[in-house]
Amino acid sequence: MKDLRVAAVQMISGPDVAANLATAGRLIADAAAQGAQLAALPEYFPLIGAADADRLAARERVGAGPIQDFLADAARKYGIWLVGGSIPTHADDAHKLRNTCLVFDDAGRQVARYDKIHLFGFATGTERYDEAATIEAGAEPVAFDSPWGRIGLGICYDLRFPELFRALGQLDLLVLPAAFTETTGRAHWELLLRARAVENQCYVVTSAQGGRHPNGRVTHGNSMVIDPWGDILARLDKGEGVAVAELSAARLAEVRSSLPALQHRKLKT
Ligand SMILES: O=C(O)CCC(=O)C(=O)O
Repeated sequence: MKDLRVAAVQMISGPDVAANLATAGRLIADAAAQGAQLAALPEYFPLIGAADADRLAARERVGAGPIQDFLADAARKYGIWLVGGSIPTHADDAHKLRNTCLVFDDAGRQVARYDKIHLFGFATGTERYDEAATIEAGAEPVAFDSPWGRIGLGICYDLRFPELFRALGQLDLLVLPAAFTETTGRAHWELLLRARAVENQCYVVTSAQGGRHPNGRVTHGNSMVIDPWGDILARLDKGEGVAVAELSAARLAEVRSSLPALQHRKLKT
């Protein structure tokens, strides 16, 4: 790995795609002004609307579309690698969407695509989420090479499934766009993020939605940058903003050599 300055972008997206893209653009500019070489946007950054139909209407085909143009242009304009949160893309099932994370390099070229594999389901007396009703699950774990090292991708609920990240082999950085609920986030978010960093001995950057959205949903925020020892290097609470931190190659090497747990694995499934 090489040293890398990263930015986790936090938003409170609403139903207006143009307004959300304008906010994302402003925050990416802020990240670049703070020297970030890679920035990550939150899950659903272009749109958190009132109805599922809104997301279906905003679907794009991977390779072309106004949200993808925005991401490619911003990456080029600021000379920054962009993990583009997630956007709604077309699925095999015409009535569903894929929740897709696209990554653009600093020349605006798409270099990776990950479709969220684990679909969130949660029901209590007061809250209900059933992503499988409208989202088609992806099937492929995804990691890609960057000038700074190997980067793995996951989206939100994927955080709960450690085998997804183990399937990616040795990662230097895991980037996880999210829109975690306030209820489950308060209980599990930091615990799970730090566990993924420690058990995979890699950096974790998570870019989340954080606040009360116009549709009434409340997301947990707490975008973070975490080091391979589990220490939190940068963190936001609620609200829009950018958390910037420096990822040190020397620190990563130190953690892996002092505690070579990945080399001590016995059950390699
Ligand atoms: O895993 C959780 O508790 C929250 C997941 C979530 O909100 C999502 O995947 O959108």
